[in-house]
Amino acid sequence: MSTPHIEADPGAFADTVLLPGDPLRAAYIAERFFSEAECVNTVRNMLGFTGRFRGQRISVMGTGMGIPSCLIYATELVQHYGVRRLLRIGTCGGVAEGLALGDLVLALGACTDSAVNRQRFAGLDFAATASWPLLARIAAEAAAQHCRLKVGNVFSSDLFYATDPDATVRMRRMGVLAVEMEAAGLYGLAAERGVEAAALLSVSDLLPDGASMSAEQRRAGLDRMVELALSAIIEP
Ligand SMILES: O=P(O)(O)O[C@H]1O[C@H](CO)[C@@H](O)[C@H]1O
Ligand SMILES: O=c1cc[nH]c(=O)[nH]1
Repeated sequence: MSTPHIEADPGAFADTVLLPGDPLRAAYIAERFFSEAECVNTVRNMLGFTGRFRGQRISVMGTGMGIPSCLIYATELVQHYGVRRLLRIGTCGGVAEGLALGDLVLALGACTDSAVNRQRFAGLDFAATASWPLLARIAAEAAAQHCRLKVGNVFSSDLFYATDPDATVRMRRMGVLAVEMEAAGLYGLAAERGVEAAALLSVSDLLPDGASMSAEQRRAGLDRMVELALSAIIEP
């Protein structure tokens, strides 16, 4: 079986797929955290892997950057491979006061300047929210691990290089914690298809122009987020 963007056998993906933007982060996660890891997709170098974590089957696959790319992969995973749980593990720009590099943000909701959810919802405003069971598991696991986690709104932007100089101030005023580029689209898709989705993010830079992680740190320096995601999704 194959889709336009995934060449993998039926059943090649686990029920739950971790979705980093960077396919090299997917490879790093499979190598570092999975046993019996097998590469299941290489089309366009959007690497996907299935393996086991603490004995339970789990997959990880890159999505590329931005809602359109992410939704191509997420839609095909749900529609053709029967995936039921989509957990984005990404990086974000910290907006809220007090956030530091490496802090973890769990996207309860996602505002956006993208039109994708309006297209799904007859032009109306859709409240793009994470799935409660998945969100609750991650929050509970963070508490059990004494891991600092901020839960709240993020902004999924179409523009990495924002053009509005007031954007950060406005977002801060509205309680937005951080900016990234996929969660709102993922949440809209999950709602429409009746599957679970959440986005767990590591702060990789501080907006508007504070400190930032290197590309290498963004590939491999996010272990705390990955460990939290993995331990939250496996069954006890
Ligand atoms: O680190 P990832 O998961 O790619 O996430 C963030 O990084 C990319 C921008 O550099 C966008 O995809 C954004 O959402
Ligand atoms: O989308 C993103 C991701 C990380 N940092 C940002 O500023 N934006």
